[in-house]
Amino acid sequence: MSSHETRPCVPDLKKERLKCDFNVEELTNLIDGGKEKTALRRKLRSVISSESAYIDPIPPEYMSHEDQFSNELRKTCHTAMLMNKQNIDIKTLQLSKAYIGVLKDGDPLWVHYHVFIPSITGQSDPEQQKIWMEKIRTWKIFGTYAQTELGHGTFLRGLETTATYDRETREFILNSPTITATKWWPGGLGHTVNFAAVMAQLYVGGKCYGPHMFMVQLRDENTHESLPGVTLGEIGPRFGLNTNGNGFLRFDHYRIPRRNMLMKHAQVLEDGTYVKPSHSKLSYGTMVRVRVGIVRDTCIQLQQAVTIATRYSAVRHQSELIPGEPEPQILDYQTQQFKILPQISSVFALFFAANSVIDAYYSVTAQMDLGDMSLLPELHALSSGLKALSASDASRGVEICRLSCGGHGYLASSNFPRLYTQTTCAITYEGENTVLWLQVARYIIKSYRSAQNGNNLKHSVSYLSKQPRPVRGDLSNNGLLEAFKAAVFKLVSDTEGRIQRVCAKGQNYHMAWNQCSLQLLKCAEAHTRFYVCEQFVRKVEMAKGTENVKKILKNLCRLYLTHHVSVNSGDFLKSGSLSQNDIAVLEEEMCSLLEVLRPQAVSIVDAFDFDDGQLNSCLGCWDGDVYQRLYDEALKSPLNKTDVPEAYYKYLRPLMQVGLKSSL
Ligand SMILES: CCCCCCC/C=C/C(=O)SCCNC(=O)CCNC(=O)[C@H](O)C(C)(C)COP(=O)(O)OP(=O)(O)OC[C@H]1O[C@@H](n2cnc3c(N)ncnc32)[C@H](O)[C@@H]1OP(=O)(O)O
Ligand SMILES: Cc1cc2nc3c(=O)[nH]c(=O)nc-3n(C[C@H](O)[C@H](O)[C@H](O)COP(=O)(O)OP(=O)(O)OC[C@H]3O[C@@H](n4cnc5c(N)ncnc54)[C@H](O)[C@@H]3O)c2cc1C
Repeated sequence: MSSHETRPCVPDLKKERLKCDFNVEELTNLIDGGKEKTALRRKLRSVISSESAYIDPIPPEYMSHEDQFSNELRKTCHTAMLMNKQNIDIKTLQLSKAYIGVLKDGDPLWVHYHVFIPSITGQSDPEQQKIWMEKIRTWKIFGTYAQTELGHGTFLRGLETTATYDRETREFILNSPTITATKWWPGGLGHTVNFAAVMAQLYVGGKCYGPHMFMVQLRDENTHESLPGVTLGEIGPRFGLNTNGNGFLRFDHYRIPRRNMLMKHAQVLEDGTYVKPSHSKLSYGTMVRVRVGIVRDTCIQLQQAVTIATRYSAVRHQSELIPGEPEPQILDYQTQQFKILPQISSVFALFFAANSVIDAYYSVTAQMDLGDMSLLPELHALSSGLKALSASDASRGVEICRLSCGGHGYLASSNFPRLYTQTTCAITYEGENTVLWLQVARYIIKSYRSAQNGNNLKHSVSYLSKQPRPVRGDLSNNGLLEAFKAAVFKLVSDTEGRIQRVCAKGQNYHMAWNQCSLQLLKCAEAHTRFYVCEQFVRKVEMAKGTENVKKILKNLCRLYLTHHVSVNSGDFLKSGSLSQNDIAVLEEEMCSLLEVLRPQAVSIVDAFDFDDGQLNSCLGCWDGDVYQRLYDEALKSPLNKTDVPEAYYKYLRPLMQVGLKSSL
């Protein structure tokens, strides 16, 4: 039973928590990765919670753009000081979930910690690392990752910023030849960082060697003024993440030393000799790493959204389920359960997928450090697919959770607007989703063809070697995984067939690819969905713990499988892997799972273990006192400071005094 039960809450939530038939703490430990990690997270959280510096002077939505930025910069710098004082590694804090809720709408140093530093550690040689990491550790250097340009985001090979080697002075000259070459978007670039890892086209002796990364000082280390030859600024308000300090940057023949090229993989020697990397895409390594991290981040964002939606659905009463009876909790409506419970199952699916891709990342990079690049294409496809799937599932999930809260979900004080803008941007950054799906498709089609030519395939695509033959009527988890394989196989073989047919009609391959790209997207998503389902099934099979926690996991896993079969039923029917009757049976099972899981819903989201400060939502508080909170929050509006606002005297009263001359 939940250890939280004794804390006061409204009767509806108390009733829900009393229904709990599993050990909430055990589930919390599982999500944290063990008891010790839960303890560490809570310890960090208690350090954070007791800091008055994290209290916003007024709700940030009422602050100006400039004040919002300044307020968050104040908090993020305070964190660095605090962690330093407490001797805690800041990464430990950020990876532990304890930090959630401190920064409200972005973090001017997020890209520094999570993109810039990994670029230095992953792309520079040991000597460079030693110099730069020392300055990073002592807070002399704060940096960003400056890749995207006004005219070029997705297509890296099309970047316009140039880094031309001057053999005489042994320097690179960085230049932004056109307006479209302006770096645009890098987080913290506006006014926070003083350095950047800049992606630019390398030119040596008149020859272009493609995009490479350079360490570039942008601002004076003492005055913070931008250096001559560098033009910097902020790109203005955004859909969300308004305190990230996203900026622009232009170079005017700006010189940097030769050794400021990040030289772990490729080098330019003093005499201008170019030493190529052992794999042409190693300079894209930071993106692979960040994509892997996004799976976990979006999973946590969905956890927050579904916690709010579930608690609110237990507190909110509406309409009549049975005529004449009291208004039921909206969570009792099957349609409401269908909005919320699949999102809870999605959290667990993304959680297990995130863990598996993180493991894959570390094992593949360890092999790459030994010189074996053979697994990089598979890792690129896996990380691209999971980034795209997690970002789109979580964004859709957050929006469904918002809609499930009716009108109140539209209030800023529900925290859904921020959760949504923080999640949906992951569809765009680190590789726009469509573009990444097409990268996955490229890998799948290549693998399929390779198998047709009798070659062995890598583990994650090995099922594309030969037509899977699922056992008819086997609707067990393993049976459904076989059906998934068969459905993906059919999609892939049909798509490849179509590409070949278009080519046979005389179309060139690239145009044929474009003409089949809707189908290619389906292949990529179906393949990645299969991977997520398989991980879910295997991780639940292996899960240790009490029977009741295992039962929750099994039911959530089953809900995930049946839901995704139902959503994609056409693919299963077309491949013949499931019959219409199978689909009907599975859809009925999905409905009964909603009923089975409904009584445990509040306790499952309690296990995500967010405190009220983290959820920052009137609708999602532990005690469920939503109406009082909504009312109190509304009173904070500056418009409520006076009964009659200034604007009345300026605009409305003069209008009322003139009166309407024409008839309506
Ligand atoms: C508080 C919250 C804060 C939020 C902060 C957010 C921070 C965000 C930061 C950013 O967004 S940084 C900028 C990120 N930008 C991107 O991700 C750009 C996306 N574009 C690309 O990655 C590439 O341009 C491309 C789309 C992958 C295409 O690259 P390219 O044109 O060079 O390759 P192709 O010709 O398509 O393929 C060639 C070959 O290379 C393989 N490949 C591509 N990428 C990789 C990789 N990363 N690793 C390994 N291999 C890669 C590709 O699969 C092809 O292989 P083959 O099929 O030829 O074998
Ligand atoms: C919040 C946020 C933070 C960011 N932070 C950083 C940062 O720190 N550093 C940095 O360098 N960048 C950053 N970016 C930029 C980000 O990486 C790019 O926006 C992203 O890579 C997409 O590129 P784009 O904007 O040029 O989109 P585009 O590539 O122009 O995409 C526009 C449309 O074209 C489609 N499209 C493009 N190419 C193809 C194709 N080959 N096939 C089919 N369709 C295609 C896309 O699917 C999309 O629908 C950030 C962006 C955001 C939103």
